[in-house]
Amino acid sequence: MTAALDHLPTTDVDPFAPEVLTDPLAFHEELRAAGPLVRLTRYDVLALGRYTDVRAALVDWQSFRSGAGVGMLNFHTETPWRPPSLLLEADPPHHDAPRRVLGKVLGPRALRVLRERWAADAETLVDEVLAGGYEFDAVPALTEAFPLRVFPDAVGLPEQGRENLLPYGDLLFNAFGPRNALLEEKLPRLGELSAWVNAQCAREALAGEGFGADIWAAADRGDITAEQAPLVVRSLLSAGVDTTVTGLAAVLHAVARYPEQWARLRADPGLARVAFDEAVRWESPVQTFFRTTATDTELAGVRIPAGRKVLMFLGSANRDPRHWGPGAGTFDLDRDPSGHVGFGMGLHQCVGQHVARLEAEAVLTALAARVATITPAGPPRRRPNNTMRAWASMPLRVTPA
Ligand code: HEM
Ligand SMILES: CCOc1cccc(C(=O)O)c1
Repeated sequence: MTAALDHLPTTDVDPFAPEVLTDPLAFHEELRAAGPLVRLTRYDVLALGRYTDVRAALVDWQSFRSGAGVGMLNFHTETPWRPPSLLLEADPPHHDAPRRVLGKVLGPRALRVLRERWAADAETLVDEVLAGGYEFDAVPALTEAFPLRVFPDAVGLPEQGRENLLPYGDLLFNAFGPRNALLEEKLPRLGELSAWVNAQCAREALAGEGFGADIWAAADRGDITAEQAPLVVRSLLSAGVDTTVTGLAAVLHAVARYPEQWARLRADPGLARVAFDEAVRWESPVQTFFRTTATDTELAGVRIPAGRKVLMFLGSANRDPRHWGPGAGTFDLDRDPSGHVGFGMGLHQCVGQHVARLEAEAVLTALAARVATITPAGPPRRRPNNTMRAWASMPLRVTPA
């Protein structure tokens, strides 16, 4: 029997309220307990909090589409604030060529070249940080410094203006949410940040080598058009920095909170990659994304009419005890985190996940060789964002190996 929307459980909690963004765990438990599909009365959107249902929506791109935007804004009825992404905010067939091109540019072969370079860059940075003392704020010192040191170079950006990347990402990830105070307070910089980012996507702005040049070379081959090339570069600048900054902070927060896991990782640095994926599951740097129903569709026994916005709580799914068991809320290197939805799942699954893993592996390996213990040196502070579970500050104390 298919239930209709008016019989759905509801909640009037605002998941985009700063206090809920800062600590969403209680809300996630309430959401999962209320049912597979819950109506958020404050925004009249439908919420998925359980692993099974979030995964089902992610892999069913035909029913749950991205082309109307993956934020609260419905591109079919409201004007996007920037030209839609050719990957994130596109469905097949339009999604296909840009995705194929970026998949190759960011693929394992391309990254083999970067592995040694980034490993050396991470060792240099960690040595610099430790030379300054064994107590530091890991957010500016490591989690922001490393991606900003390696990724813009890999894209082929000029040195000038790179300080725009984090505020642009912060604005963009806030813009997937409602037009609340968090977004309003960032809007004044929209014009200048967008102009800078768009200017970096032009062929002549980019170095002769790098991800940007590779994207323009794909256009020269006709794999994508010359009109598409700058938007594909824009995808890198949009998703490639704020995410890894937050992902690195997640894994450092995890190993500082669970010192026995850090000891495990030091004893076996080969655990670095699984440690990062377990941290992405545990913290879910990207907490939510929307979909829009394309037709009248059914999910979890509920009939959802066409045109409805469905909000997938990736962070809740990644801690759902129905899937992960009673220890879902702990960071545990014995767990196999594969199948987590921290990078999404299915057609739109993160095309940059290998880049993110490589950055994290470089930093964790450099730290494991140099640092015996990592412990909190004070309370960490969250940076509220409508989509990202980000950190403003993470004071750490380390002891040398
Ligand atoms: C810890 C780091 C990262 C996390 C947690 C993350 C998370 C995600 C998630 C959840 C999605 C799926 C979006 C959806 O289903 O609507 C996604 C897609 C995407 N990510 Fe990542 N990401 C990370 C790093 C990166 C990096 C480093 C890049 C670029 C170098 C990147 C580029 C993209 C792009 C372009 C898409 C859209 C793919 C498509 O729609 O086909 N991401 N990411
Ligand atoms: C991390 C999710 O992926 C994203 C996020 C923001 C922008 C884009 C893009 O394709 O412009 C992709």
